Amino acid sequence: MAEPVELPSRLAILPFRNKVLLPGAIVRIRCTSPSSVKLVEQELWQREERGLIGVLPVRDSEAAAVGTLLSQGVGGDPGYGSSKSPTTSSAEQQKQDSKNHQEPIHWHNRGVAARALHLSRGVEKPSGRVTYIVVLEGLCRFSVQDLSARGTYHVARISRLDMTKAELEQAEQDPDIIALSRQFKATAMELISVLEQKQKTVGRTKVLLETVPVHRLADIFVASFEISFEEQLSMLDSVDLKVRLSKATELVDRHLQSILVAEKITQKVEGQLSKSQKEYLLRQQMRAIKEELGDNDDDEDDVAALERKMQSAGMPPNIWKHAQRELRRLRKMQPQQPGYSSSRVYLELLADLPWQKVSEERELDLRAAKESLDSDHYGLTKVKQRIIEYLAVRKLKPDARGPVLCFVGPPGVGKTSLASSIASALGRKFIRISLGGVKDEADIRGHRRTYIGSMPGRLIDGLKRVGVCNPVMLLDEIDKTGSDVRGDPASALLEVLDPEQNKSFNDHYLNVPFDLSKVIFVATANRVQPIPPPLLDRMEVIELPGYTPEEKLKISMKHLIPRVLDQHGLSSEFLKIPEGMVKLIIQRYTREAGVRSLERNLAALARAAAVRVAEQERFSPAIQLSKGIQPMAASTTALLDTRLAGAGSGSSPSNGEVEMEVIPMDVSGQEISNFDGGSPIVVDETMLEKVLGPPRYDDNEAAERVATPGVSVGLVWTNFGGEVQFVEATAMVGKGELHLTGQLGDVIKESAQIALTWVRARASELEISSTSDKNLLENRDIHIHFPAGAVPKDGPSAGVTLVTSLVSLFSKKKVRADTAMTGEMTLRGLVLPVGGIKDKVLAAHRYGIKRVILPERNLKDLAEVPSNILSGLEILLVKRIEDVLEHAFEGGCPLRKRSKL
Ligand SMILES: Nc1ncnc2c1ncn2[C@@H]1O[C@H](COP(=O)(O)OP(=O)(O)OP(=O)(O)O)[C@@H](O)[C@H]1O
Repeated sequence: MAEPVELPSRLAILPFRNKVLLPGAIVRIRCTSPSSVKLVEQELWQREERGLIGVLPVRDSEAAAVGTLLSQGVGGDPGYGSSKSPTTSSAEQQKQDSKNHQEPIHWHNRGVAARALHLSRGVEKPSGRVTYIVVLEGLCRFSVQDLSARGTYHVARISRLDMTKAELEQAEQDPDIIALSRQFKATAMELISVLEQKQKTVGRTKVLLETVPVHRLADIFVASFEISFEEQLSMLDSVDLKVRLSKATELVDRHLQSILVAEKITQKVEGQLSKSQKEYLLRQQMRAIKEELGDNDDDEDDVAALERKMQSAGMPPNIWKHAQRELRRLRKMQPQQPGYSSSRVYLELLADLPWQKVSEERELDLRAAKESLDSDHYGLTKVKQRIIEYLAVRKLKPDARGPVLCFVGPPGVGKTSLASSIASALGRKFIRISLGGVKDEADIRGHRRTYIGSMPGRLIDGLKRVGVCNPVMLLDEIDKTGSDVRGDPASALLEVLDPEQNKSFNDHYLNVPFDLSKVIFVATANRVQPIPPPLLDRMEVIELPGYTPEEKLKISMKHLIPRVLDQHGLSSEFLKIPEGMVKLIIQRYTREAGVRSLERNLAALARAAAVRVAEQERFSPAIQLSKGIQPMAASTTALLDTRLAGAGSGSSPSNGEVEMEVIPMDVSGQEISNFDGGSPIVVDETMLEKVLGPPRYDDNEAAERVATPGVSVGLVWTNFGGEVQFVEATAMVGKGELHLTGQLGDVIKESAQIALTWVRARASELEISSTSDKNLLENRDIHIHFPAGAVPKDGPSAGVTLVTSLVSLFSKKKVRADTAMTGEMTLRGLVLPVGGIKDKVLAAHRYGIKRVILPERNLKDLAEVPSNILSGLEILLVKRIEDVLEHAFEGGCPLRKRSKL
């Protein structure tokens, strides 16, 4: 940095319009105006040794507040402004001045002496004008004594303002100046470090701070700031070192603060920008990948569509809030993010659930409802009556909290179809929720969303599927729920069926309450016993016992056959199933309480006929016209039989049909044919056997089963209704233990133990021929087996049957094949009443049993058994086990009378 320079007493003046050159600052200017060009030419360019010039700020009135950059960049032509000086003598110049600047120019009385560091002359224009580029360095302040013109530019008489070297050295000892210098340097240092973080090029400035005297530094720093002209002037006027230092410190500090604030704002803006830019970039990339994959669906649109769907779902306000929160979360996620799809599936569920949507309940017409129930279901008078009562109450008080109807009965007796009839009578939608085998509470209530693969429970899922919040919901097989470590589904069902609680049913997955109070619940069960008492308490049990063969026949003729024909695209003009054949199906092919298996057999016949009709249609389109043809007379059946036999044995049929005949095969691979394309197929015994196979049941079964001693015939109640149960007992070498096999529950095992104890206790009364047989009774293991497949059996009603089979085993007497029995027994031989009498009697009837032994106290239950069934049976009512034995054996009780002993 230059040492304090010697100043001449006069300096040519270059005016700086609204700008200040401070000592230490370097500025590059372009001189274009004639006056400044002249000045440069004469004072700098033509001199061998480049001299000094004075730079003097001038201002025009309105530019007082405008700040200008002095230290960087190329300045304008300040000399141009000087040419407008009122002191200029040139007429042309005056003209120009008056044209461009009407106002007077204010010369500042202090300026800075400057030296040219670099000079360059521009190319001369055709008009003869030249320009100069000058790089000037400010050296020291001066004050103007007076100003006079030298040709086109001004010259000033000046006096130096800055201190000399000696003065400076002295001033530097001043404690105030030392303190001020320190403060200035500290602020400047701070500024440099801030700048350093932004740009790495401030290293040189740091060096300046260490090498340049502080009075120069003050000017250099301030010259580099963008400050107003006024502030620049006041800095120029700060001749006193203390004033200059404190002013410079203030300006540096202000600059530092403004940088810091700007930095903060920039950081904030940058942060936002970079985040949104990042997101934008990622989205662009995603879109590109999707396009590449041909997967163009736009997730953003998807989410918007989802929101629209949610808006129209009619959620209650609190749930809508919850949904919106979840939606906001989804919006912040990327589709690839874990949790995105589960959150989406959840929101889809919220949008799909029928929060408000109801199926419009039509005005209930009880007569029409009764007619529809009658037309859909044969018999079941009491049940239908109860349903009508139920509907009548609903009609009078639609929001009445009526009981939950629970239809209990064996499979295939019409429980499900009755429930769906209720729905159609009310004009509501119907949904069936199967509860069979549900052991986990989560099946009813759903899993919490924290579990992987969590789902809503069956009820919420059902409501989503049905799409209305007021359906008739059938809780099917409510007796088949069980509890284990995973909770108790029955307790969840309690909440569902309780009108007080189901207003805000809480599904764990859904996690917000759902109002189930508009749902009409109907339940079905095969048995009442397994239903937990609290649950049973909330339901009204309506029993549907099994059907008699006559009822089954009527159901078949009126309902099943028309339905089955319709399901197979047939009508009575193509297939006829006479009553006699239906009876045979009931007797020989089914032994159920309901009509499901009967329906299946009828469907098998319809299938076989459908194949035949379809084939005929192929070969003879005229078949459509055959609908008016009279049904085949019964007398023609024999003829058809012959044809069938002929087709089966491979011989040619007599009517020459052989060329176009396609012989359909039924399920068992049997051929059928008695259809000539003109008359309906009439089912006969042959067709029955060909389609359904040989008869599955016959009336001789009981006789065959009880052909050896040790077998008795019992009547039991299973999930499939009443059943005839053969109990087999045998003895073998052992330690007197009891073995039981078959699908048995605990109660039946206890009954067997009681029966054996009773028989052993009366060993001496038994009519046993030899002592070895007596030993048999005492020392041998006894094995009792309950055949009949996988049908689970429980309950105490096998007591008398067990005793009978054991007595038969030890007395070697066979029981009567035409007699079946039921009843619980005490250890002392009393016979106690049992349940399900109607079903059991019906089962006996199905099996062709002629005599039924029942506990005396079950007499009243016989009132439920249809009279036509009762009239064909001999009912024997007993009080004690001895009475059972009396009736069960051919030649009377095998026990010796006590009196005989
Ligand atoms: N009384 C009846 N009148 C007319 N059709 C009947 C009657 N009873 C049962 N059905 C018919 O028998 C078939 C079986 O009935 P459904 O499915 O309702 O039995 P379910 O008792 O519900 O059996 P599950 O306990 O196995 O569910 C249905 O096609 C039904 O229409």
